[in-house]
Amino acid sequence: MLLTKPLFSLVYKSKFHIQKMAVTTLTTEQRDQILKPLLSSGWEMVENRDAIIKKYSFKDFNEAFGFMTRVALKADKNDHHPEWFNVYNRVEVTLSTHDCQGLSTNDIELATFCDEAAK
Ligand SMILES: C[C@H](O)[C@H](O)[C@H]1CNC2=NC(N)=NC(=O)C2=N1
Repeated sequence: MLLTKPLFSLVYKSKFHIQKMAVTTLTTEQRDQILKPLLSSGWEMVENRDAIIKKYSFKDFNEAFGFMTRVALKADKNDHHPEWFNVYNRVEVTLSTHDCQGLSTNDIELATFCDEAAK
């Protein structure tokens, strides 16, 4: 349920008005339930920041860029964008939600997608 929640919940106010609900940082309970599994599968907390990072290594640049392309399309669709760094076959992905200056369910969803896209 949590993982399929969109970046912002769109609430119809009227035919012509869509309200964007503010995104919030993960609760203690969510950190225990949905962040912990990622931290046991290669994602790490960034030092001095409520953000996560994972360092992927691929066979070559083609594989790395294929991964980045899949993640880019998902990020565009979700309006949730990674901070990332690529050299040849390596891609480092940092996720955090700028709108709430910390980790939100949007980061959990994109991190889960990244792991699928890297397979
Ligand atoms: C205006 C636009 O919807 C926002 O700036 C979006 C775009 N992409 C984003 N990406 C990330 N990682 N965090 C955000 O808060 C964010 N906000």
